[in-house]
Amino acid sequence: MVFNKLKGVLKKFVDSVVEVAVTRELREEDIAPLLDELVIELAESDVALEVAEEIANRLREELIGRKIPRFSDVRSLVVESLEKAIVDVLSRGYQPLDLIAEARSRSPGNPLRILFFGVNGVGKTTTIAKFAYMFKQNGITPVIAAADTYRAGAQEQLRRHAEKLSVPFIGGRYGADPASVVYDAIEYARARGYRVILADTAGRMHTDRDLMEELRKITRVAKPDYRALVVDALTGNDAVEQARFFDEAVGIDFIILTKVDADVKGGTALSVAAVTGKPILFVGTGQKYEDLELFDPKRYTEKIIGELKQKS
Ligand SMILES: Nc1nc2c(ncn2[C@@H]2O[C@H](COP(=O)(O)OP(=O)(O)OP(=O)(O)O)[C@@H](O)[C@H]2O)c(=O)[nH]1
Repeated sequence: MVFNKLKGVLKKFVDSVVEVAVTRELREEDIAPLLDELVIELAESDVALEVAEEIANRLREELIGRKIPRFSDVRSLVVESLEKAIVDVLSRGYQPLDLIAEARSRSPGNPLRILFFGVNGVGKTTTIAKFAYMFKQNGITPVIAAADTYRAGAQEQLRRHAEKLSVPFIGGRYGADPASVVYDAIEYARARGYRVILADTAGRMHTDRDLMEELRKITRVAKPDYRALVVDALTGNDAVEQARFFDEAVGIDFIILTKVDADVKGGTALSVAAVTGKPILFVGTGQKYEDLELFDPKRYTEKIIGELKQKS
């Protein structure tokens, strides 16, 4: 089940605090060991260590020394403190963005350009198709550009999505200059009045120096409005490392976190948001075109601790 590990860790923490709160005061000697344990277990749930420690520190400040008034509920107090800490972590760098409104406001000669970055296998191709679907659902037909010219498979996969979605597709010969593919797509969109370009980029080994150069070149040529990074919720701290790499290479504007529907651990969103300071704006929640949701820190927190609130 989704986020089960993280949910279990947080539930155990709340239950343990309630158990030690018999004196109606949250004493340091009782709470400190629980916080230490919480840090370790959060780390095992894909929460980066520094983020786990930050959450524990926030709880320490909120809880230790706290006297519980006679009729108030310890459980609610702890759950509320947790909620605040998680919302804060997920909100770091967060700014909602209305891509549909932005695309609509564009003049046809000046299409909105979104470049997608990410390591192979994270769900980048599927995500681009989901974006195309989202724009189409809102009456805007985008152009898809496949600039990963060294992988025939990647081009073919995108071409098939473009066909299914009835959107124009611009690809390149095998090994063609990826930047020139994006350039062609921009020219194509300009000439025919399309308002949005969704461009794929190569994602082989994220430690590859040549790749960094290639991505920088594409970015210089395309002058994107947004540089979107796709990361996979199932990869935990690797997702954080990838975000660091791509941010250094090209600068990242926002992040799309995929496969949250299959994420048992649950901590990657917290790590990525807090460590990189880049906003997660979308989450992938399945394999179908409609399985793309706007990310909202409060709603995401609710997914994590909603059940704890019900019990309080
Ligand atoms: N459950 C789930 N699966 C997803 C999601 N996004 C993508 N996938 C699946 O992840 C797998 C990889 O997705 P692709 O879109 O091919 O990934 P890619 O990053 O383009 O990978 P390469 O083509 O290898 O570069 C596919 O089986 C997708 O259906 C998601 O949000 N949830």
